[in-house]
Amino acid sequence: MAPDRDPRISKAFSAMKSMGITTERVKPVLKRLLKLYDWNWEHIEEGNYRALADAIFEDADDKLTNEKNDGPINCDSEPPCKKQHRRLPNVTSTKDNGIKILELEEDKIPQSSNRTRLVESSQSSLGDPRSESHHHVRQAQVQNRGPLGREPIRDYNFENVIKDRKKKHINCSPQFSLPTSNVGPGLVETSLFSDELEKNNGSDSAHDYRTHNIASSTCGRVIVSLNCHHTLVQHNFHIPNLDDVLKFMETKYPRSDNIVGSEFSLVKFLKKLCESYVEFGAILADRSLINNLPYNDIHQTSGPKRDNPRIDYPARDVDNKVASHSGSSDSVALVVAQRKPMNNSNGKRVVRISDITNGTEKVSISLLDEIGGEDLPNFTYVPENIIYQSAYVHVSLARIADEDCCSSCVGDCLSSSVPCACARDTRGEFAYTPEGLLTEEFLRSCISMKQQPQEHYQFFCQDCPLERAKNAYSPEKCKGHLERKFIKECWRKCGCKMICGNRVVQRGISRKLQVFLTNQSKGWGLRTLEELPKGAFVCEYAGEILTNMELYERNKRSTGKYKHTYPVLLDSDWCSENILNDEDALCLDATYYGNVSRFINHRCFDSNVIEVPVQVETPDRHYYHIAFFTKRKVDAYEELTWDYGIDFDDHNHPVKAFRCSCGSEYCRDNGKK
Ligand SMILES: C[S@@+](CC[C@H](N)C(=O)[O-])C[C@H]1O[C@@H](n2cnc3c(N)ncnc32)[C@H](O)[C@@H]1O
Repeated sequence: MAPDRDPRISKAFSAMKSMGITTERVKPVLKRLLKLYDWNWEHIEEGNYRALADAIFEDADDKLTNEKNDGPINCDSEPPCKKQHRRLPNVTSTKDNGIKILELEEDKIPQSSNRTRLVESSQSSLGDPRSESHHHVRQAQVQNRGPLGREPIRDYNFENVIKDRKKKHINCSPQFSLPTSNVGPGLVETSLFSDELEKNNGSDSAHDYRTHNIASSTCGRVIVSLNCHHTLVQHNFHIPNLDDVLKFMETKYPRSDNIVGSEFSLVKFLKKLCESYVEFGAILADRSLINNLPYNDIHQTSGPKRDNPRIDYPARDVDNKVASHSGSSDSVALVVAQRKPMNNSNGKRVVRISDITNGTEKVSISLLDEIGGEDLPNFTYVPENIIYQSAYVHVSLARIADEDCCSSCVGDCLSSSVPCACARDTRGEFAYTPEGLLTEEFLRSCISMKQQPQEHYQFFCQDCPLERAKNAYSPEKCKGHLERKFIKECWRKCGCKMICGNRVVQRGISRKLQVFLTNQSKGWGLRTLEELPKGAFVCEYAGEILTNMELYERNKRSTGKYKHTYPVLLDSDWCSENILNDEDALCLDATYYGNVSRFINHRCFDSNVIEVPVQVETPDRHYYHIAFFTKRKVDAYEELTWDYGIDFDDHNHPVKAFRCSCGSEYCRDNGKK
C-alpha cells in the first residue's frame, strides 16, 4: 500500500490547481524546489506558494522565444493571481533549444504589462534569497523578448532555473538585473540617471547596474529608474531599500533646504536622491560590518583630534586589528568600524563609529559625521546613572516595603486580571500597554503637564534647595516645582519575571539609534534608524547623580572647555518633604559621564520625545530615573528632540542658554537674530 501523502504536498498541488496548473506539472518542480530548499517548506508555502508558481512560470518564460504582442491593457480587471503570473500574450507552441513546448492560451496580455510587473517584482523581491534567480529569469525575459504566456502549460524544463538557484545561493555576491532602459519595442523608458550608464558604456555593460524603479506612468509605459553601479557594492556599500533611501533623503534635506520652493530644480533634486542612495548604502554597510566584526575594536584612519584623556579613541588604523582598548567598561572606547575612509561630496572626511557605547548597551549605537569638521564628543559613556560624590542614593531590599512591590506575582503582571501593587501609583492601571508602549492616557497627561504646567499643581518649597545652592545666606523664594506623574516599575523584590510588561526602562535601550552631526548648528544630535510608534521607550537620561549644590559649584567652575548638556532636576517629589537636605536634592548631569541621551537636542514645545519620571529600585523618590518616550510616531531617520524646558529669558539659570535653532514655529527664544 502506498504511504499516505504528506498533506503539505497535497496543499501545494491544490494551490497550483487553483491557478490552473496540473499536478503533473507541479510534481517535478516541487520535488526540485524541496531539494533546493533542503525540505524547508516555509520557503515554498510563503506568499501562497509564490516561489513554486514563479518557478513554474518563470522557467517556462525563460524558454520561450515567440514574439510579443503589443496592445492596450487593463491591469485591474484580472484577479491578483493572474496579474501576478501572466506574462505576454498568447502564441502557439514553438520549440527552442530543446525546451519542450508551452502552449499558450488565447488571452492576450500586452508586453507593457510584462514590463510593469517586472519592475514591481524586482523591488518587492529585494532581500529575498530567491530574488536572485528571479533577476536571472527577468534578464532572460528581457533579452529574449519572447512572448510569454501562462496557461495551459504542457511541460517545461526546470534544469536551468534549479541550477541557477543553486549557483546563486552559494554565490554571495550580488546579482544584477538589466537596467530598465532598452527594453522591447513599444515601451519607452527613460533613465534620468543615465549619465553614469553612458560614461561607463565602453567598459561596463548594462548588466552592471542594479535598477530601482522610482515612478512609472500607468501600466509602466514610462518609467523613471535609478541605476546603481555594481562596483559600489565592492566599496563598502550595501544595496538599500528605496523606501528607506527616500526617508533618509527627506531627513537629510528638510524642506527648509530649498529642496522645494522657487529655487527648486528637478535635476538637482534627483542628483540629491542619487547622493542619498550612495550615502545611505554606506551607512547600511557600516551597520552590517558592525555585526560581522570579529572584535569590537577595529578603527579608522580619519577623525578629528581630541584632547580628553578619559576617552580612548583607539588607534586609527583599519588594518591594526589588535588595536588598543581602554579595558574598562566604564570608560568609553569609541569604536570605529570603517573599512575605507570615505569623503562626502564636499571632500570632507566622513567619520563613522560603530558603537559609542563600547558594548555597554544591549544594542550598538553608531555615530556618523557625514558633514565633516566637528570634534568627536568628549565624554565617558555610562549606560546607567553613577553617583558623583555626595548624593544620597540608598538602594536596599529592606527599604522596599511589601506594599511597594508585588512579591506574590508570577510571570507578567500586565497579563493578570487584577493589577498588582506596582500599579497603585498610577491609579491601579499600568502605565504600559502589553506592547511595551506608554498608554495613551498616561502619555496624554505627561504631555499636558509639560505643555500647560500652569494648569497643574505646583508646590513651593519652604527652603528651596535650588535657591539655597545659588545663595546659601539669603536664598530667594522657591519658584515652584511640578508634582509629576511617576511610573513605578516592578523590580527585584517583585515575583514577576524580567519579561513582565511593567519592566520597560530597566531593560534598557532596544531601538536602533544613531548619533549624527546635524546640519543645523546644533552640533551632534540623536536620531532613530527605525520607525518608532507613539509611546515607545527610547532611552533613559543617564549621567552623574549630583546634589544641586554640586551642580551649582560645577557650573561656576566650568571653563567652557566642555559643551554642557542640560542637567535634569529630580524634583518631582520634593513636595513630600518640608525641608530637603542638600544630599537629597538631586539632579542628573550627562556632561562628562552620560549615555546616548546626552545627544538629544532641544526643540521648543513640539519635540517628539518627552521625559517621564520612573521609579525602579527605590521607593524613595529623591532619586528616580528619567526616561524618554516618543510623543507621537517618529519616522526612521528623524531626529529625536526633547523640550529642555528652558526659559530663554532666564539669565540666572546655572547653565547659560544657547541660541535656539530648533526650527519649531513655537520657538521660545526671542533673543536670537
Ligand atoms: C544635551 S546637548 C545635545 C548634544 C549637543 N548638540 C552636542 O553636540 O553634544 C545640549 C547642547 O546642544 C546644543 N543644542 C541643543 N539643542 C539646540 C537647539 N535647539 N539649538 C541650538 N543648539 C542646541 C546646545 O549647545 C546645548 O548646550
